[in-house]
Amino acid sequence: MTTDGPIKIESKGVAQEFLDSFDTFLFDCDGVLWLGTHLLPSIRETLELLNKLGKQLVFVTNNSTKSRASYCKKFASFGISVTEDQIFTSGYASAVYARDFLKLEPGRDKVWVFGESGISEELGLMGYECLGGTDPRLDEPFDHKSSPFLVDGLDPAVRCVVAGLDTKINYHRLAVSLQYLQQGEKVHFVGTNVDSTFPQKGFIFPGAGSCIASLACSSGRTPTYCGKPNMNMLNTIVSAKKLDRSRCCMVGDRLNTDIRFGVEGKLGGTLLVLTGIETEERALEVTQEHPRPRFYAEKLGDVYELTR
Ligand SMILES: C[C@H](OP(=O)(O)O)C(=O)O
Ligand SMILES: [Mg+2]
Repeated sequence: MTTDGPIKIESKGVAQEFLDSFDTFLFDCDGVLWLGTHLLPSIRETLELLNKLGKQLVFVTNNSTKSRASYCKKFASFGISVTEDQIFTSGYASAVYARDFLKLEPGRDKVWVFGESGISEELGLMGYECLGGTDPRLDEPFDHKSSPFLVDGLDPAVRCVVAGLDTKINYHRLAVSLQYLQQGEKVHFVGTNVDSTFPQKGFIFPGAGSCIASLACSSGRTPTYCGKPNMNMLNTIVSAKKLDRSRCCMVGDRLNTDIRFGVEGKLGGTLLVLTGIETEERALEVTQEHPRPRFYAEKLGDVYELTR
């Protein structure tokens, strides 16, 4: 098959060629497998087919709200059995960055979290004490004269702010996170992911990137983003799973994270599905803004439905 544009998977032949081209599939989650708690069509059947064909499955989500262990439970709630070592989240990637690149010392260095339990849990598993995050005192209306995070002064052991999607975002969380970011370069600024939006069934909501942008604007600082398309995240996955990049396919719903991740990571191929953020027009447009996918499909389940 010769074409220089993205190939749409809409026939048995192309679906079979797609399956035969790769040994490992890296799946984005939101917008590909599910929208919130809504499993997308034929996902269970597609993953079962790939398992039956002996393919290696890896799940790579920029959603930092849940830990890898919590994602195993989410998969199980859909009747899909996945082990923790198959899952990589932007919260986990941020914790790896804090440990291996920032070389923060557990027991000495603490982390202020702007985000949900998925970040604090992964950092906690590496031995880091986390402040902020889901602490219910942050749900209180903000008053700088009474905030427990300010009246006793900032914690001098905090060496990093990790910021991600926080669906309980409020002025209290933004104000205290900013105090830590105003401490200068001795407090690193890490963002889990750049996704500006977050797909739900029938809606598109603000994503982590939009939340983090507020802290970047008020602090005048630019975070290091650890999720897709950061190549450290892909390199961690490739070495952990001993992957042959040429036989890997990244499956995603967002061009500037998932498809860029696969193209810049020199994977064998990429598949964009149209069940999340992107449209067919965007998949086909030639622009400097984002790479084009090698394959695209209305939904991931088409790979199963066309070849059963
Ligand atoms: C949308 C993204 O999750 P992913 O699509 O990478 O699973 C996110 O939750 O910000
Ligand atoms: Mg997605």
